Amino acid sequence: MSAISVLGAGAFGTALAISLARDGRAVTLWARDPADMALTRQNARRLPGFRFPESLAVTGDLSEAVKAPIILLALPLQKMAPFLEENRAHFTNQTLVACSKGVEISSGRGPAEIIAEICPDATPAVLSGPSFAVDIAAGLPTALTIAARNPEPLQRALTSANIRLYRSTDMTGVELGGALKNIVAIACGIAMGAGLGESARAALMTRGYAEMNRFARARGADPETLAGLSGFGDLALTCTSEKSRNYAFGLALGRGDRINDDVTIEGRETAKAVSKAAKTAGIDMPVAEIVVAIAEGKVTITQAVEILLSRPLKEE
Ligand SMILES: NC(=O)C1=CN([C@@H]2O[C@H](COP(=O)(O)OP(=O)(O)OC[C@H]3O[C@@H](n4cnc5c(N)ncnc54)[C@H](O)[C@@H]3O)[C@@H](O)[C@H]2O)C=CC1
Ligand SMILES: O=C(CO)COP(=O)(O)O
Repeated sequence: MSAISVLGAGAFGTALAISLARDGRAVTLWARDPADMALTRQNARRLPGFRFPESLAVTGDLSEAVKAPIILLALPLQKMAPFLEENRAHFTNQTLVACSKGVEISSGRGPAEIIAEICPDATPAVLSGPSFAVDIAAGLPTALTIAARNPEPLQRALTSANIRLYRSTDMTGVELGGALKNIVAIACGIAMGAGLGESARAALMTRGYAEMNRFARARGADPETLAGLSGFGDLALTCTSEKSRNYAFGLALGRGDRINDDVTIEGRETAKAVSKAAKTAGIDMPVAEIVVAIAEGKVTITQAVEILLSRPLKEE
């Protein structure tokens, strides 16, 4: 039995499994369709070019994978609740570590709340921060935050040779930092794609960060958490790198290019979820609202700039 299992063999789940197993730990990676990976010992579809270490086992048998006491959930956020509901019987007293970055459209829930509601006997935790899957798989140094009610044992269990973990007890702040930065990354991509310039991007990052804080604080997060890796750190990474799928999606929107629908772009759904929840709670979220309006084709980029610049003047 492995001490750690990763459920979801996308780019991120695979990269985490590789990094943890490289230290010699027994890790199980569960995938819906494991045959090719088990044979070739790499994930040719989502993370090509990185060979699996020997101590990484691949399985399609969920009942085997859930025997591990620590389980990393690396599915797209909108898929997490249906997956847990369908397999509820498998999740008893394990620690379930959410690695997904998003807010659920149908309910406004983040991953820790989804886990707590669907699997009440499991212990929820959240892993988030600036890290591209390819960087982790390549063995490059990264620093992330692990949040849980009692994060110290997890911090020790999940630190690897190239993943340095900081701990926090603020699960809401850590999960919202990772979810909300994706919306701002899309906005920055749009600005750069449309040729609005780097000054506009800096303005969007800063005002986007202010609205991330407003939303997270209203949900009980500590603003200091947002200033950490899962917040400021991830914002800095994904608003400036074309390796970010959210930023690249924004770039394509800004340039008027075709959108690739086979790619996971968490910020698109999260922007909808957050705009809806913010309206209900009376929280001002102009960047999230404009991202939704542009992505749905309801306003042009010229109109979006006019809307943002003509807002009432206010104190910073
Ligand atoms: N790729 C990255 O660099 C990073 C990704 N993340 C987060 O990790 C999460 C997953 O992203 P990626 O791995 O990059 O996505 P991905 O698009 O590479 O893979 C998603 C995987 O989920 C699987 N999947 C989808 N629905 C499923 C279901 N119902 N049951 C079982 N498996 C299912 C797909 O088969 C696919 O393998 C996202 O929330 C993302 O924000 C976080 C940090 C870095
Ligand atoms: O969250 C990430 C890096 O920390 C990955 O960003 P994308 O989902 O935009 O590729």
